[in-house]
Amino acid sequence: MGTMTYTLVLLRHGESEWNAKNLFTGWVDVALSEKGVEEAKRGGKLLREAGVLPDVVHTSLLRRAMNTAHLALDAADRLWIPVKRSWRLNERHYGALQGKDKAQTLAEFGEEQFMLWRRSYDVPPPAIEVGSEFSQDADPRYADAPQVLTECLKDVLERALPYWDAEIVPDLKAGKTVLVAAHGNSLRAIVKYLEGISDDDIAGLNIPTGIPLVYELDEETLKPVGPGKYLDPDAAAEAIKAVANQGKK
Ligand SMILES: O=C(O)[C@@H](CO)OP(=O)(O)O
Repeated sequence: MGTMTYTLVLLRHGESEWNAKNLFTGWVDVALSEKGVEEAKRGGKLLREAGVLPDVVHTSLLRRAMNTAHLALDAADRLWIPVKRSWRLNERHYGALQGKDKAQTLAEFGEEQFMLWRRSYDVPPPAIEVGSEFSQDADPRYADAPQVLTECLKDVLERALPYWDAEIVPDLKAGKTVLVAAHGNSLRAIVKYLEGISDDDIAGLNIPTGIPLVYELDEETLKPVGPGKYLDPDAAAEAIKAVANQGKK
């Protein structure tokens, strides 16, 4: 009884050009850096070596996640699996902070406000101005989505959950190994939901780029039977510290 589990793999995209420059990114569609490309390939190699072979991949509409999925699956020799994409897996929209330097923002607004914007559950940054350089209001890829001008993590969870229920759960229940290739904050929302992390404690959770995080989910509850496991735990621990301290250098 209860011994059957489903396998879910969460993968944050490799380092992006704007991660490298320390800029708030959100829905701005920046490319992977060279290092990010290597991280994505290595993520796929880790999957192959661990024998964790995805049957289907769900990604966002942002090239850093789509390309990470592609590179990782190529390295794992699983490039042929079906791909499903949705804006609901996008990074958290960072509102008026999109395109801003993290260190400058910290210096200008102070650490408390900076950390509220980055990691609180329910405080969104100010809305981005429609028509401004880093706004997506006219982007055709979001024609079928409601207009989004800023989001807190709670907003991300609320728009990701319908996708989880409608698209990811059926794949899990069909016995497929599911890869979700997404973003720091959209994956934080999913991990909060799966692990039942409190609104306060989620502030302390950071996800490293390019290292697969593997969960075994109970077949009845679809909740994890144990903690998620990074396929390279040492590299993950180092990278988590770096994400937590971003802007503070
Ligand atoms: O800029 C962003 O979109 C995110 C992820 O890179 O940053 P943070 O970790 O500060 O939420």
